[in-house]
Amino acid sequence: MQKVFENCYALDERCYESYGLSEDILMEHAAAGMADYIRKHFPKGTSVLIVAGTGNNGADGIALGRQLHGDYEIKLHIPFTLHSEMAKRQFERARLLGLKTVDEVSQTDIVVDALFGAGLNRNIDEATEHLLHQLNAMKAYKIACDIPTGVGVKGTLMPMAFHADVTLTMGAYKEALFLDACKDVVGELLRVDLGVSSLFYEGESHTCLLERCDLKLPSRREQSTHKGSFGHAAVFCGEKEGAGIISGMAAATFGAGLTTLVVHEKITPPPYLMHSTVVPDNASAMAIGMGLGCHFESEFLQKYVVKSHLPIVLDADSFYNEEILAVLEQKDREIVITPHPKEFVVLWKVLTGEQLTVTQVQEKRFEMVRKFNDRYPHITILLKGANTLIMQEERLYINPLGCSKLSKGGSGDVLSGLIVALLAQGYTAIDAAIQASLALVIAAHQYEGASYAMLPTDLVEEIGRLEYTVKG
Ligand SMILES: NC(=O)C1=CN([C@@H]2O[C@H](COP(=O)(O)OP(=O)(O)OC[C@H]3O[C@@H](n4cnc5c(N)ncnc54)[C@H](O)[C@@H]3O)[C@@H](O)[C@H]2O)[C@H](O)CC1
Repeated sequence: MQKVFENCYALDERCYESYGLSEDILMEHAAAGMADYIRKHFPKGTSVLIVAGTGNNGADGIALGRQLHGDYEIKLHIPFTLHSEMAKRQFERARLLGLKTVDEVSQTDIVVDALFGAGLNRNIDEATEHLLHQLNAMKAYKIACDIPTGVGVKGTLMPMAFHADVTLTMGAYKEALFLDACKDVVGELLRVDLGVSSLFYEGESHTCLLERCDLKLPSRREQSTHKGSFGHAAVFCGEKEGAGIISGMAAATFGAGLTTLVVHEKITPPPYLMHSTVVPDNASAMAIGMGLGCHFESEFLQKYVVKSHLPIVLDADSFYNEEILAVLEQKDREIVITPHPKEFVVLWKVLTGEQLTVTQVQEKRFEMVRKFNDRYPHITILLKGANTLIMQEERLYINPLGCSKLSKGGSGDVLSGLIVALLAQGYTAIDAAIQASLALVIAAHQYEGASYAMLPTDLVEEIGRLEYTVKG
């Protein structure tokens, strides 16, 4: 798990004040990090266009040019007048070394975007937009210095952003890099140390980035066990029964000792799933909402859902049902809610009366999850998206490993099944949400069929193989 920060200015300051490092030292390491990357991946003589802006992001780029000059064919383009003292100082150093600037951009093997980084706090002008258009159109390997130009400090993506193959971010990860809209412009994301280990550079953060290695699969190490040792998941199955069945399959596959579909009518689930018209007495967790519609009557929901204290996952149609949403007020219950942005809009309107659009939620995903958490800190919210956000109490976790294979009906049903399986096995709500979300995306990556072909049932199969693949 890595730490994530809203911005790194305070962390830079601490390096100056507490460790006696200067801005110059930090910048030299920023440039060296980029130079190392280029030296490692491209042979000497490769042509590199560095487009440097007016501030310290530009200064990083100019310092990079100096470090590579002589070994690589450097074309340094500085389109606007330099403003920051460091940019001017770096330019003077580059000049003394004989590094010349070019007036126009031309085709090179590599393009480094050092126009704007963490300081981009307003929309870019037409000249910059035009330049970015030119850079994006080039058939070059594209490296963004710190943050691709066009990703604003709050994570808003401007209409013409630099599309990086790799972003080399300085010091620590920034939240802006993990907004859904930025996923396709950031490319691969790597962090560069700035002269001290991240252990010293980073301070406290309540925001964490999940990694593959954080996945901990349900344990079956103990052998003196029986089906009752691994909990009983009750999955409500409604109007679109397929959703509940998929969810139940995922729950059973992810280790629930027993899984029962709670149904009204006779259905034909796979033989390993039980079905019942009530929540079984020995159920240890429940999930509701997947394909639910208006299937169950009020009295039934009151008795089996609202008055129950079992750990619960609320998904999909739950957010349209104010009766079920009463569960949110229960402070003595493990609760996970799993809205996608459109469902979040509905939920937020019910809870606050404020009508947002999906675009607004997407533009401020971090802010909205935190606002929800302010009101309901005891609930684990998992906001689905390209980068899933999970929050409970004050801790926010980003799962950046999602992929478009998952953009298909049924993936969410699998997720709710995985979560309820873990809740049934005794996980806390936050652990269940984190681990299920990791398992889902890692299983999706593992699927070897065409990227567009993965079915929810394939995903369930991959879940069943995770133990072998994550070990290897
Ligand atoms: N501080 C350090 O020790 C280190 C910084 N690193 C790098 O520095 C940048 C951040 O630099 P900064 O000068 O603060 O910001 P930018 O270069 O991104 O922007 C410059 C400047 O531009 C102005 N501005 C903002 N938006 C616009 C706009 N749309 N049009 C025109 N001008 C705009 C604003 O005033 C900004 O201040 C960081 O990303 C790192 O790359 C080192 O890496 C580490 C040491």
